[in-house]
Amino acid sequence: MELQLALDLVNIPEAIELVKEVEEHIDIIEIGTPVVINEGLHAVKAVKKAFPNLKVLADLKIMDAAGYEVMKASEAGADIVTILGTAEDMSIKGAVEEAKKKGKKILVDMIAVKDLAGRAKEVDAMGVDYICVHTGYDLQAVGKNSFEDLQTIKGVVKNAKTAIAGGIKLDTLPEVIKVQPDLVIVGGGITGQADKKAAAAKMQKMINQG
Ligand SMILES: O=C([C@H](O)CO)[C@H](O)[C@H](O)COP(=O)(O)O
Repeated sequence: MELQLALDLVNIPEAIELVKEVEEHIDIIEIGTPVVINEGLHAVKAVKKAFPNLKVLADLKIMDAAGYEVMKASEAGADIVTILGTAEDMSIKGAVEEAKKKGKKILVDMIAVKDLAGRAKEVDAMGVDYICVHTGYDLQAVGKNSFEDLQTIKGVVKNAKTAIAGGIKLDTLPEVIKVQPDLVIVGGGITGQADKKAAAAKMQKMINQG
């Protein structure tokens, strides 16, 4: 199981300072969608340059023009690029094809997918690398989470790695770990804590103990 730190509400210098605090406790740095919107792919480039030994995920949440967007994120240094599960099959296949050419990985974000089991089976067959259940900020605000959704995809996904994102905190991490995803994505559960290093270290320890 790996731990991904999601950076959403920071600029490039703040992102770099934040990762310096926790780098030994995380596996993947996510350049979140709001950061990409504010800073562009320069954020991916700057963070990869600052932390060449950590994997960087560009959370582009691609919906169209997938091959082109995966190409640009890859050129900026992303190791993993996200596409939405609600995108057309042609787009997801295009993303996978481009990622393979560049030696990169594709994570499918299943946010807002209605037939989760059915769509997870379909995208799994398209050769994607990760399938991620995700409760975004807007549904977290009304008390939703993705714990049951994780069990659903664990039951049907045969090839891809499974991942979970959305409001995971130290107190809810044990529930996530029980279901054994391959990747746990945490934003505010680390970045919103006074002692970010301690929070990341505790999460890493819990994940390693499995
Ligand atoms: O993907 C995310 C969200 O849609 C904003 O871009 C977050 O990175 C993801 O939800 C993880 O962050 P937390 O919910 O704060 O753990």
